[in-house]
Amino acid sequence: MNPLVAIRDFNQSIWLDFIRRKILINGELQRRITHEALRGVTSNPAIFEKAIGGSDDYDAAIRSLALQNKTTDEIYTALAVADVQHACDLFRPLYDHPESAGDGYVSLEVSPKLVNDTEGTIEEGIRFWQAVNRPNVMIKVPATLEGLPAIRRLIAEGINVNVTLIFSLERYRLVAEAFLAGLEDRVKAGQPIGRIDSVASFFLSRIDVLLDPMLEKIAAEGGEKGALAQSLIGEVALASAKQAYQLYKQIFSGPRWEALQVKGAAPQRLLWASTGNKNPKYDDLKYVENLIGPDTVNTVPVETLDIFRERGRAAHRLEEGLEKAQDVLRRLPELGINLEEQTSFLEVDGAKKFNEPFAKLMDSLEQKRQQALAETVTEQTLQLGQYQAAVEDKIQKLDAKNFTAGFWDKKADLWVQDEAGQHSIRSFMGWLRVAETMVGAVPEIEQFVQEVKAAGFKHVVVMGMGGSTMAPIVFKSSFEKGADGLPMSVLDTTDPGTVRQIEESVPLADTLFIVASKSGTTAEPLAFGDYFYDRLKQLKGDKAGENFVAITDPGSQFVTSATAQGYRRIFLNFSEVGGRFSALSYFGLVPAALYGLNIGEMLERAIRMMRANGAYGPVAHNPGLELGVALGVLAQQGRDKLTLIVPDSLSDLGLWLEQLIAESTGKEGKGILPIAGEPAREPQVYGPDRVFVYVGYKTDADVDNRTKLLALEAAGHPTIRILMDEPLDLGAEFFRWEVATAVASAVLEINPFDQPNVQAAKTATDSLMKVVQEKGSLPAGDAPKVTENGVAYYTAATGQDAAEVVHNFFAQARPGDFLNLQAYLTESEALNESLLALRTQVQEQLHLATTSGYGPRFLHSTGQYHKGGPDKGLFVQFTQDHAPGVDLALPGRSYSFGTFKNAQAAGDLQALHDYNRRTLRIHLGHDAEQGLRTVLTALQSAPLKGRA
Ligand SMILES: O=C(CO)[C@@H](O)[C@H](O)[C@H](O)[C@H](O)COP(=O)(O)O
Ligand SMILES: O=C[C@H](O)COP(=O)(O)O
Repeated sequence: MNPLVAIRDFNQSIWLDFIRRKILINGELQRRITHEALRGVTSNPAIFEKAIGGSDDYDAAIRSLALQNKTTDEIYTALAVADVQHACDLFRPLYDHPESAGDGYVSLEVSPKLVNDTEGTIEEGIRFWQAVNRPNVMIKVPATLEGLPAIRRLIAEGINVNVTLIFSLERYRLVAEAFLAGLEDRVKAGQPIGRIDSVASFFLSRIDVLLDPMLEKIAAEGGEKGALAQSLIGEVALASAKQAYQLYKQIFSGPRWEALQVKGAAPQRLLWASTGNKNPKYDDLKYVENLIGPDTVNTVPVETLDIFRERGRAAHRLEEGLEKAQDVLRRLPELGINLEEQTSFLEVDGAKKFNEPFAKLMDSLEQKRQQALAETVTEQTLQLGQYQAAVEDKIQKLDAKNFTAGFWDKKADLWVQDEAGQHSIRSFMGWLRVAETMVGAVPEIEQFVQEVKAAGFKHVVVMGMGGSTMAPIVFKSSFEKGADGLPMSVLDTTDPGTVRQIEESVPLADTLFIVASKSGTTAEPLAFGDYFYDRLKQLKGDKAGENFVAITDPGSQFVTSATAQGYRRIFLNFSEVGGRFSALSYFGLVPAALYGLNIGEMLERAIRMMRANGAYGPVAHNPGLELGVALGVLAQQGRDKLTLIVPDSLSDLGLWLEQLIAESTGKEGKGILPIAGEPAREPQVYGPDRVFVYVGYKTDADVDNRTKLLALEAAGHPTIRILMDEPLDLGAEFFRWEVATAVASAVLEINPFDQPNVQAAKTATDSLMKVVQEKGSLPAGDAPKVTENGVAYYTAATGQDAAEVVHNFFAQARPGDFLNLQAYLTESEALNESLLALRTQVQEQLHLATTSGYGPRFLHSTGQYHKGGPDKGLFVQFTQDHAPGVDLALPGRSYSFGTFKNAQAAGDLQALHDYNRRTLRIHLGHDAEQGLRTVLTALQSAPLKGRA
């Protein structure tokens, strides 16, 4: 049997004298609890110095805390408390187990600076107890004379105490007395004393380290004293421990103790500390094997624990050789050694041994703090040309009403004047501080990632719509997968071809499916979840839930269903963080961490940006505010097409920005239209409705794009440049753009956090799905205007053939309009190329801005702007047939993914008609790629002519 497990037969508990974030996250501590019968953890200032000062594990958290204006002391406390809480949670099942009385504890020591300060110790002890907020934490207090009253007081307060730095029997007696008196104080005050646990930490190896050289010196002098000294070398520590144990038995018996015991008190157990051997002449297990005895604890360093596991022998040895032990202590004075004096020295030295590393740790934290504050954020350069004056004028007006402070203060009248709108604004501004909140969740997420990998998962599929999956899409295409990360796919379409592709490309049984839905009611993610859950049920039966994770808001009905289906984990997000503002919450960070990204670092950069956008100072000094005002004013001046130019490596950033900006600003007939995916061109193909934003990297020359940008600037177009150092800076960009979007919305006087017109498409889709459920299929729609080469054209525009219909449709285009291609198709490279060719034709010939999106993804993104924004859109919707071998049935429902998608397309078309938008639906038949080529030919048959 593993000796660590065998030791339990002798009723001794082994605790670990070590803590570090890494072992909490990588599963090592959990493994030791589960397989090595580990029953507690002790920490001390030296241990934290090693953990925090001696590794870079905590650096991202330190910088984040520094950026939150925390002092060095606060940073230390935050880090230590977080680790202790995490460890407490790992021990909680043990602590709660009825047979584990006294165990499952994690100790946190008060500052070593308080070693001679009774009141300071009490105050900090209570503060730590409250901060950790776990019943299984023990507050460590030194057994100095000043510490004794603090011990009594903390016990009387009902706080578990680990009394540290005990070296002598006399002091041990006083420690036990303080404990008993504390319990008695509670009894007098009529308070319960059950489950208040305490240990008295007797330090051992240090006694021999101090006394052995003295004894060796005397031994070297020879004679009778020399012989006696020789016989005492290496014996004093063990003798002290054995005597202490006899004292313990006396103290915790007899009438005084029994009176407390009947009221539920548990004895203050002796804990052997400083049990790592320091003398190479001794066996490494000297302070472990010799001290095994009932109702004791031994806290051992990692190395000693591992040696004991390999070759330790568990036996009750604590009460062997008691006479010899007495003799050792009795005869020391004969050698002129006063043990009382020596242990007093050890106490002072012990305090020093904690103070020095603590001071070193504080110095290194201070340095890291200063460094963090000195670092700056990615700059933005605004070249606004003729619009500069209007933007400055607006900035002045906003400064006059103290906009910066009001923004952080959620003064909703800065946006809208109606009460309901103001209420919605106030309740959706949680994103402003979510990065700070998430810093505390990083260890939890990282531990989850380790768990997932340890369970053998090989792939992750994130499933959801809009804001719930946009950030993972950006991560996947903007970052290389992290070295330790898992490959990731994102499913955000009901297109059966795409669902099938994903299903066929992943190892199903070893794939973790994340169903991400803030509301928990969105039809698409629920369908994805049902579909893959059914697949996994076929493979794993009742264990299917192991492969599923939910990210949703507290209280959503999805929490109930995910719980019932046995989901592996449910991450509860924050109701005050809206979907498109959720990149830096669990929605973005859980997938990012699984993909192997450094989420701590990403948050730190976000927090740095948050500071740069702080609540003080003029708008012009605040990058997000300044950007937002510029975008809002430009839109009001007709420059309402925010055209994004990015290097290939950032191509999907456009999807995220599209959703954020279009869904936030596109309402009440106003809005900023983000244009993503249009390759940069020469100035003459653009109308005067553009503002160009370049987001790239300092080190990527990206010559073609940047040269074009210069030409656009020279031609009088407003331009904005943001040059990042590396992809992790996206953490900061998320925040910058969220602020800018909220501020632009204030300039436009709209509520950025609602999406009133998205519902129109949903409602129309729902009615169509009702028909499907009642009649088995979608209602037959209108007849096409023309059908040519298997492609059918539906529109109000007239024409005898495809070319004429298409040309007449585009003849409705006015300057300042935009084209939107809506592809309810299975995404492919070939389709992307044809869609781009179509956009390019329209842009070149009509100088229109062009956008394109796959359906139903864009319904949760630009769909809001299409219906709620200005009536400037020409909408071309592409649909296709779903061959029986491609379409997929939805388990437990009477319809397939294909029918659902068709209903979404038809529903949105209906909504666009209801808003009197100009539409052309083109049904491409079975072969979408071929069908789209036919459309291109029709388009190219003659030059397009719009209205003047
Ligand atoms: O918590 C405790 C005792 O309660 C321990 O962490 C205790 O501080 C350590 O065992 C000692 O500081 C280690 O001492 P040493 O091995 O460096 O002599
Ligand atoms: O942008 C959000 C999408 O509409 C999805 O919403 P959800 O996260 O509530 O499912």
